[in-house]
Amino acid sequence: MILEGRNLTFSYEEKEGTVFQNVSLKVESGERAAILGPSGFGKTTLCKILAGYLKPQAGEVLLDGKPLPKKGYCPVQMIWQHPERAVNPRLRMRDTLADGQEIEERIIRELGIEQDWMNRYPQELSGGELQRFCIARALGRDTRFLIADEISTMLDMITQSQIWNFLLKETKEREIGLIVVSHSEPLLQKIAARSIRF
Ligand SMILES: Nc1ncnc2c1ncn2[C@@H]1O[C@H](COP(=O)(O)OP(=O)(O)OP(=O)(O)O)[C@@H](O)[C@H]1O
Repeated sequence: MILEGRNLTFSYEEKEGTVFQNVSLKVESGERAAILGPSGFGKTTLCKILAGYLKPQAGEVLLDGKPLPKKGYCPVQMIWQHPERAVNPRLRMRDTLADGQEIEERIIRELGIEQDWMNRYPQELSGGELQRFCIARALGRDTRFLIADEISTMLDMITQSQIWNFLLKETKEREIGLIVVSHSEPLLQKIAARSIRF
């Protein structure tokens, strides 16, 4: 599969001027791509457009030549920088996980999610524990592309390493395309991705 952003132009209503104009990129499933660029240049905005959370003023996002599905599970899933903002605080983790497609037990185990965390609310977990849930949730059966926007910046080295080892293995085995935004050079070297500069 190919995920393509074609001639994307975007501006926020609340902000004067465009964030970017005429940006194009193409990523294949099974490929790893890193989006690089200075702070504030619109990397997160681009990720949100590619995952269907924001609509560009011009240009289009195509998955194998077709627009992203308007209903149902989106094959392009995003993992966010702040997991606590990406979950409903009123839902127990078990229900948060049940939100999208069914998640294989294997994924939950490999991510080191403990059974007793399932009954807790997000505010009863650490950032790293919560991020593991957000990663699991993004890995439904029909995921073809995963967009990881600064997902490990706030985590300790051991957690970072566990999460990335898992993600690299999982995306390779399932031929999921991985798009990574990070300012961390060591991480980008480990991922050894093609760079898309902003
Ligand atoms: N909801 C919003 N409303 C108005 N302006 C916004 C909004 N979200 C982001 N912006 C602005 O759009 C620009 C691009 O933001 P974005 O978060 O996409 O950049 P980034 O490259 O991901 O930055 P960083 O590396 O610091 O995370 C910034 O100037 C930001 O202030």
